[in-house]
Amino acid sequence: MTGTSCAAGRSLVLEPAAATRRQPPTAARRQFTCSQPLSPAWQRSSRGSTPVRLQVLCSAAPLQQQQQQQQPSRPPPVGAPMAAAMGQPKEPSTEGDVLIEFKDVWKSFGSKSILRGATFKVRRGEAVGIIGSSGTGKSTTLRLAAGLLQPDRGEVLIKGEPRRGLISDDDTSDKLKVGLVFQSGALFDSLTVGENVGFMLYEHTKLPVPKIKELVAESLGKVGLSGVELLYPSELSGGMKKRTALARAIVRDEQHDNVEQVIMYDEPTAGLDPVASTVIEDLIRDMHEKHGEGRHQKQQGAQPQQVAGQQAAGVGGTLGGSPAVGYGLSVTDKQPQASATQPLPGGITSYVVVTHQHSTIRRAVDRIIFLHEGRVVWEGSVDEFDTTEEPIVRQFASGSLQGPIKYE
Ligand SMILES: Nc1ncnc2c1ncn2[C@@H]1O[C@H](COP(=O)(O)OP(=O)(O)OP(=O)(O)O)[C@@H](O)[C@H]1O
Repeated sequence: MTGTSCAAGRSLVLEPAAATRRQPPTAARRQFTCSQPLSPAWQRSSRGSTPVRLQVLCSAAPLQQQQQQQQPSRPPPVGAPMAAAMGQPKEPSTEGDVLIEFKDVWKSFGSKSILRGATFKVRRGEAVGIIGSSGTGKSTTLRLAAGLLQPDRGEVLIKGEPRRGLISDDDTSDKLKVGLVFQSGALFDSLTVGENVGFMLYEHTKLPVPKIKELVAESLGKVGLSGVELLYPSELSGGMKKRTALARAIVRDEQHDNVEQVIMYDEPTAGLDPVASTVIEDLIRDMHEKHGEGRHQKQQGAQPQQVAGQQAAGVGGTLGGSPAVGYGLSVTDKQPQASATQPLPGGITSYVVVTHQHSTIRRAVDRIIFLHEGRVVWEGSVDEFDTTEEPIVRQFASGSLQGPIKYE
């Protein structure tokens, strides 16, 4: 991922003094820094009187219905996109309401054309992987979906409604929250784990500090990191940082508990060893089961039956099932759901993972979207990914130097 802002989610305008006003004591004494450089667009001096504008939190980003901005004219097509020659990728057979839709989305940075007509849908209940060669616009796609960028042309539809602007402090829509977990985690180095995870709650709610701490502990418990609130990011392993970022993305904001959520993970397992990767992959899957598709409540008279992962939802618990050695986390095997249940509102009902890792594709993804030269050139299930004769997919899967994917 290149050129990222510090984090995604609600944007905040933090003046140095204001930034500390509603923080817990330790945060109040510390200057905000970020483990990831801010993009120039958001960067301002944290000294002096200029407000520091940060996109904070890799977290649930509320949709905004802002004034439609004038869009620049369509950029000229650069080169001959592969997709044109390949025809349109087939529509996924998955049923379900469309939560996020890209319709002929174009995005350039300066003279560099990155997305060139990207079109795809993410439906309720889906676990989608976006793959493709480096620099083809995968992270840009996530940032567009999360509202950190605007398309030059085309539409990003959220539950059928166009996203009209960048995320701002105006919280006008409670239809769908789109959370983004950056590759680096984008944790604030100068804040503790607890302060990082609870940052949004400290900044955007009037919840009392003890309540926020309770919610933070709950969230950390869900990712198998109970009791690390007082550590700093520099004291965490790479896998723990990623889990902390995940805890921050899923921390409960009780005011929006019923709002449906899609989480987008940008290379969540990059740089991790195979076992740590498995932990993250299963966690991503388990969060979905437990906080979205698996969220069911018993109807009257139903037989008591545990819903997948439900036992792990308590504060400070591990995720039940067999332990994942050395990582303090275990993941629940999927169980059949009670027949006499009805869905609970809210929760993580879909997720999207950008990844280069085969293990992540196999373990955390059901449907793959293949992006090449800024367009979707192939879509299919993980099984179809293994069997398709599509040359670009076969080259990607095998890592061969021969084929349509060229590196300069
Ligand atoms: N904010 C930005 N300003 C200028 N150029 C950018 C910006 N963000 C991305 N780019 C350009 O867009 C290209 C695509 O970036 P993006 O991160 O979306 O690719 P990617 O497919 O995720 O790549 P990778 O797999 O290597 O992470 C990059 O090569 C970069 O040059």
